[in-house]
Amino acid sequence: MDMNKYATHEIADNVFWVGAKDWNRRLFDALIPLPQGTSYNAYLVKGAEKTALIDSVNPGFEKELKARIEQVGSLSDIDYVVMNHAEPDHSTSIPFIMELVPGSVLVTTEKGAKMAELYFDTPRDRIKTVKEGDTLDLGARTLQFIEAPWLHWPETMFTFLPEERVLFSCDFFGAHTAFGIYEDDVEDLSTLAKRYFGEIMMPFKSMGKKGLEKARELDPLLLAPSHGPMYRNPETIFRLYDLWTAGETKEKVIVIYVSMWSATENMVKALSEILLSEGIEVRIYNLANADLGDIAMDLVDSRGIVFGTPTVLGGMHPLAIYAANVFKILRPPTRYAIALSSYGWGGGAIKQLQTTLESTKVEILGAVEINGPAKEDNLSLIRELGAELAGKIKSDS
Ligand SMILES: Cc1cc2nc3c(=O)[nH]c(=O)nc-3n(C[C@H](O)[C@H](O)[C@H](O)COP(=O)(O)O)c2cc1C
Repeated sequence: MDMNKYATHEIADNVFWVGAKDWNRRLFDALIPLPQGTSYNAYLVKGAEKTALIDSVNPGFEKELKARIEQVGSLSDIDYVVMNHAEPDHSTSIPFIMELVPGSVLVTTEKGAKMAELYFDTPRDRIKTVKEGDTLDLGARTLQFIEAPWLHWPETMFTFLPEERVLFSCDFFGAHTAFGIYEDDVEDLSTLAKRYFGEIMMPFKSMGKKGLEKARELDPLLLAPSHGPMYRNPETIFRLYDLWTAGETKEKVIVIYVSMWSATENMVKALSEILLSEGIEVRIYNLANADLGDIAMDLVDSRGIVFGTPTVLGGMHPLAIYAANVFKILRPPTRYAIALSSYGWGGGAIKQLQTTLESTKVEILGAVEINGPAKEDNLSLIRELGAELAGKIKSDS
C-alpha cells in the first residue's frame, strides 16, 4: 500500500486530475529530448451514477495513478476507462486498472479496440467501441466522443464533457513539461507547445486543421491535453495551432549542418551572414550538439532551410543523413533549400542529399559542392545564392 499523499486537482466540478509528473525524464520515443520532463495527464470524471477514468499514465506510474484515484474516490467506482489514444504513455496502465476493477469497461474507437487487443490482450467483451458523436451517460455528466484520427495515431479520439465544457484532447494541444497545472504556470509554454507540435503533429497538418475546427466548435472552457498544462483560455493555443496547422511560414531560415574540420562550417557561415544582413531570421544548428526538439520547433515556421554536410565515405555525414531523414518524415512547410558541402576527393554528399529530398516539397535553389575549403570565388558564389534565397523568402508570404 502506497502511504504517500499525492497532489490531485479538481479541475471542474467532480472532475479530477489524477495523472503523473515525470520530472526527470529526458528522452521520449528514444528520440526527442525533454528539457522539462513531461506529464501524463489522466482524469477522473464522477457522474451521479457512473465514474470514468480518462486516459492513464506511463509504465512505472501505475501505483501513483491508483493512489491519486483513491484520494478523490474509490477505485471500485470506476465503470469506464476511456482510451483516447493507445500509445503506451497513456494506455499501459489501463490493463492494470481494469484488472483491479473487474467490472470496468474500456471505451475506445474501433481501431483503438484492435490496438487494445493487440497490445494488452483486452478481451472484446470488456471493450465498448464508440464513434464520432456517440455519448455515454454517467448521470448528470455526459461523455461525448469525437474522432481525431492521426492526432496522433490512427485510432485517436477526443472526449468532451459538455456539462462542464471540458475537452480532453489527448496529445493534440499537448506540451512536454512536468511544470505547472494551468497555462499561466509555465512561462515558456508556447515554445514547448511549438516543439511538441513540430515533433508530433507537424506530419499531420491537414488532420490537425480538422481537429482544431472540431475542438473550436465545442467551445471548451477548459482544454485538458494528455501532456503539459491545461488551458483555461483555450483560444491562446487555438490561435497558435491556426498558424501551425496552416503551415504559415515566416521570413526565417533554419540552418542545419555538420562539419569535421570547419570547411563546410565556413560555407554555412558565409551564407548565414548574408541572410542575416538581409534581415532574415536565422536559426543555426550544428548537428554535433543540436537538440532535435529545437530543430523540429524551428521547422514549424521556417520558409527556408540550409543543409551543410561534408562528404564522408561517399555520402553525407551520418548526422546529416539523420537530420535530412527527420526533415523528410516531419513534413515541414519549408519551401526553399540550399545544400552546401565540402569534399576531399570524390564527393557524393550533395547527390545523396538531393535524392533524400526528392520526395519532399522543398525546392532546392542551389547546391554547392567544393573540393577542400572554400576559396574567395566559392564564397562569392555562396553569397549570391544566399541573396537569392533571401529574395525568395521575402517575396513569398
Ligand atoms: C572519415 C572521413 C571520411 C571521408 N570520406 C570522404 C569521401 O568518401 N569522399 C570525399 O570526397 N572526401 C571524404 N572525406 C574528406 C572530407 O570530405 C573533406 O576533408 C572535407 O573538406 C571535410 O569538410 P569539413 O571540414 O566540413 O568536415 C572524408 C573525411 C573524413 C574525415
